[in-house]
Amino acid sequence: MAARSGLNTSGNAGTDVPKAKLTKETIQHGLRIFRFVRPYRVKFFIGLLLLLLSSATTMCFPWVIGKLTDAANGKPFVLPNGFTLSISQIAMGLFGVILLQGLFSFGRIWLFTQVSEFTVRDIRQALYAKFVSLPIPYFEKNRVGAITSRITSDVAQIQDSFSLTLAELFRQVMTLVVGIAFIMMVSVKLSLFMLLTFPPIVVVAMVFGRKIRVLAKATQDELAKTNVIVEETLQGINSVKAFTNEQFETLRYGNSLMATTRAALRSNLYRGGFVSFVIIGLFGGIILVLWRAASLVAAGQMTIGDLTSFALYTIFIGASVGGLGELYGKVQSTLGASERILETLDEESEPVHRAKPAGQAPVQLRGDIEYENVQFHYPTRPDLAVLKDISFSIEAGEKVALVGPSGAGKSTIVQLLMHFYELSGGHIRIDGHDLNQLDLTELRQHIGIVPQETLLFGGTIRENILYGRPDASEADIIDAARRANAWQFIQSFPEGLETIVGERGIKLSGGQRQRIAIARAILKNPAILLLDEATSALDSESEKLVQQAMDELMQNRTSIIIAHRLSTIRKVDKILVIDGGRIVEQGSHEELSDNENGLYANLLKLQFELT
Ligand SMILES: Nc1ncnc2c1ncn2[C@@H]1O[C@H](COP(=O)(O)OP(=O)(O)OP(=O)(O)O)[C@@H](O)[C@H]1O
Repeated sequence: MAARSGLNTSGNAGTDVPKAKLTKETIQHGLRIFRFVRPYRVKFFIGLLLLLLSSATTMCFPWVIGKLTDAANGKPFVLPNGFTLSISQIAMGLFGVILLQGLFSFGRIWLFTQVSEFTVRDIRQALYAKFVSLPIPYFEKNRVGAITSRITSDVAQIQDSFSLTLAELFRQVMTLVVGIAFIMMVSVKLSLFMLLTFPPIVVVAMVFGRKIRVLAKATQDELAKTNVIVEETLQGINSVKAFTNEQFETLRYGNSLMATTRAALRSNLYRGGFVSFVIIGLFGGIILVLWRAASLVAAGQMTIGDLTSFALYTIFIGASVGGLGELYGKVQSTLGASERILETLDEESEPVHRAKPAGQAPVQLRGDIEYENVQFHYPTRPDLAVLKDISFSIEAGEKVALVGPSGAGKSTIVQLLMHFYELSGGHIRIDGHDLNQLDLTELRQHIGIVPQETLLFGGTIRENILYGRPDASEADIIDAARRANAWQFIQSFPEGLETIVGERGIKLSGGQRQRIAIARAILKNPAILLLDEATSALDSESEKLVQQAMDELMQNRTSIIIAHRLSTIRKVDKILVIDGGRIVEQGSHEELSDNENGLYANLLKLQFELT
């Protein structure tokens, strides 16, 4: 009857979703999610109508059965027009009611499922589009797990509501209202008696229900902890084995599992108690009412048929009261979920693809770069000034290297050029345009990056190279791969460009991954290039191939290189030495190495000693 929801340890999606308190505000707020239903409103309202009809037929059922019982007891059913129905005719009527109920239910389920599937697709699509358009700081302030749960469990919660909860809620409320109206019609005295016995039982049941929800939440929390252990250790399985901590981790997992089991058993103890309470309380109530009703029948104040209808309605009402308690929790979860989804959708996106005044051609960047008194702190760490005062300029086609100790701010300088963050002070200009005036999409289209660690997407090598320019031709791909010194190893795979890489495919070496990243950048053909050298050393053969590829890529482009291996930067036009968020030295390799007390000369010495 009540408490059907799983309080087990299956870790159902949605059970860990926090709930919203039911207030006028949260309801109003949460209902805004219905804007996603608007395109399917015709289906939705027909579904609602069918639900109404199927609920109505359900409610007719006890009434017709009462009439049938009376007919069996020699009290025939007379229609308002004086026509008397036989037992067979009443039974046929009953059958008709059931047939209709079946048809209505089918239609309702089919329509509601369509509405919920399409709505959920639209919500997921909107959320995803929103996620990818949010600025980088959003992803630093929110954990990825929390973000993805928007699109998984929160949406699943909404789907559940559209396909089931809403219909259930509607049906239960209708059962309650119509049921009470019907029993009032049958016998006011008996109804009042029933209504006096029921509410106290319901109140106790709700308190009980709340306690169970708290315990269920505790079980979910414990389960989540065990999952963390599994995830952490499997992700870091190399460390687990290297430290020979298999036993230790198994024990840790065992202890955590034990805690989960204990919590689950405790919540299920209450759940069992709840079920038996509902059985004893609710059915006890029904017996009480029946006892009273039987007395009325014996006294000739009520027919057997009315008694039958009354008993059935009472059971219906009891069930709907129990069901409503459970639905209350679901409605809360749904409102909570829809509020979080709407909040995410209300986040401000990056200003990409700003509409241009008609007739204005896209900006073609040459690649002059100017940083003027740039100051910056990350939004997540407002008290740490990462860049204090950075000023430099690069002419189109020049190559500049950033060097300096770890944490000096080199990557930050480069990230700011992509406008991933807003500056705290100063200006960055490209070809004289302030970064704030450039459309983000246009700006980033002109910048190519080769990161320290290349992330290859799960898919083929071809797809990974095409990421640089999705409409490139076969010849362009091969040309880019050749110039990136990647063609040789790609060809050595039996499947060539179709070789699957990434999590489920073959594992490429660091140098190979870098050359794919270079091929990508060559394909993109940007005016400005940002290269972040890998810190991990490659073997000398691979190093040579990567270096050649980088040289090829840098030709005729403004390039900023974050250099970790100083051997690679002799060829650059200018070196900026960064320390503590400032440029402490600048000049050519020769000039800087001559300054014996300088940071550059020291870094050089250090590296020389290391190698
Ligand atoms: N996303 C971020 N959020 C907050 N702080 C950050 C972030 N990225 C870097 N920092 C901090 O900013 C400072 C500069 O980091 P940055 O990565 O720019 O240094 P770097 O010179 O590139 O170092 P490395 O050579 O080790 O890569 C560091 O103190 C770092 O902790």
